[in-house]
Amino acid sequence: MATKKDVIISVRGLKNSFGDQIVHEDLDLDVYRGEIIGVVGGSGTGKSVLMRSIIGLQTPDEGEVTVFGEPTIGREETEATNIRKRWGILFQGGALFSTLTVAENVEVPIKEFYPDLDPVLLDEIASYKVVMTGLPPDAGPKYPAELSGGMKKRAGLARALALDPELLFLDEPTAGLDPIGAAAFDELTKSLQRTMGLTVFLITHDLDSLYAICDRVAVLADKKVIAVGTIDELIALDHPWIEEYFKGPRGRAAIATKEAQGDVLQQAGAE
Ligand SMILES: Nc1ncnc2c1ncn2[C@@H]1O[C@H](COP(=O)(O)OP(=O)(O)OP(=O)(O)O)[C@@H](O)[C@H]1O
Repeated sequence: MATKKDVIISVRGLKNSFGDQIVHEDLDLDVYRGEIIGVVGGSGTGKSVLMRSIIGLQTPDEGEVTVFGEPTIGREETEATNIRKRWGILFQGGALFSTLTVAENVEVPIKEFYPDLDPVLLDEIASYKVVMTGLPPDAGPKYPAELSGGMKKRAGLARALALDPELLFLDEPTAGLDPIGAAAFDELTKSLQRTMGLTVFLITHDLDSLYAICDRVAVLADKKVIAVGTIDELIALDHPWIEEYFKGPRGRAAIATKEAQGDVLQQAGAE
């Protein structure tokens, strides 16, 4: 018997516009606890605006958004703080503070929510988060400018995980990484989801990520989420954009990569 899924993010009737430009209209989306949901759509379809609406950084014209069952729009600061504590965000490009070290960046959200925390404990938590994201321990005292692109993403992820969130927002985390770096970041995301029981809202253009780690994919087009499901379910829908996206040359390459990875795993299991 199918169990009822626990909805962690619910968006209903969302409308966002900038001047005459309507970005979203009547957009609905549910995200379930524990899943990695990929959010895809052409450039400018409003993926980042959707994320900003969910986390309360963008006040929509219309609609309702709840996270953990609590509305996020128009909340008092103290109420919003209690919700914000429970999620972590990796913005596009990492958005690290360039004048702070990696460890100090990780400490920013901890200090914001727990200003009286013992500095020794603060340092310990930051060091732990740095190592947890696969960075070497000596990355903590480094400044963002001293890091590679992949390391910056990991540092941004360490900061997003600073408060042990239940929900993680990732806005194009593998953009700008080479395929090996991107695959390693995907693996890290998946393993964190498993070990921490995270729910992950992943905006991406990276088809390899969708195939490798997403449980479901939501497709933004025509100002709405036009479909949401597993990749196989989406392909079966026979929608021209979805068809082109998943069955075009990049989609076929992503399938080939996934099959090759499956072969390697099978061989490893047989040995
Ligand atoms: N603060 C803003 N003021 C005016 N227009 C905005 C603002 N933020 C976003 N937009 C517009 O809203 C639309 C959707 O932007 P958004 O960044 O969400 O797209 P996206 O799907 O994330 O795109 P991409 O894949 O290129 O990152 C774009 O046309 C953008 O120019």
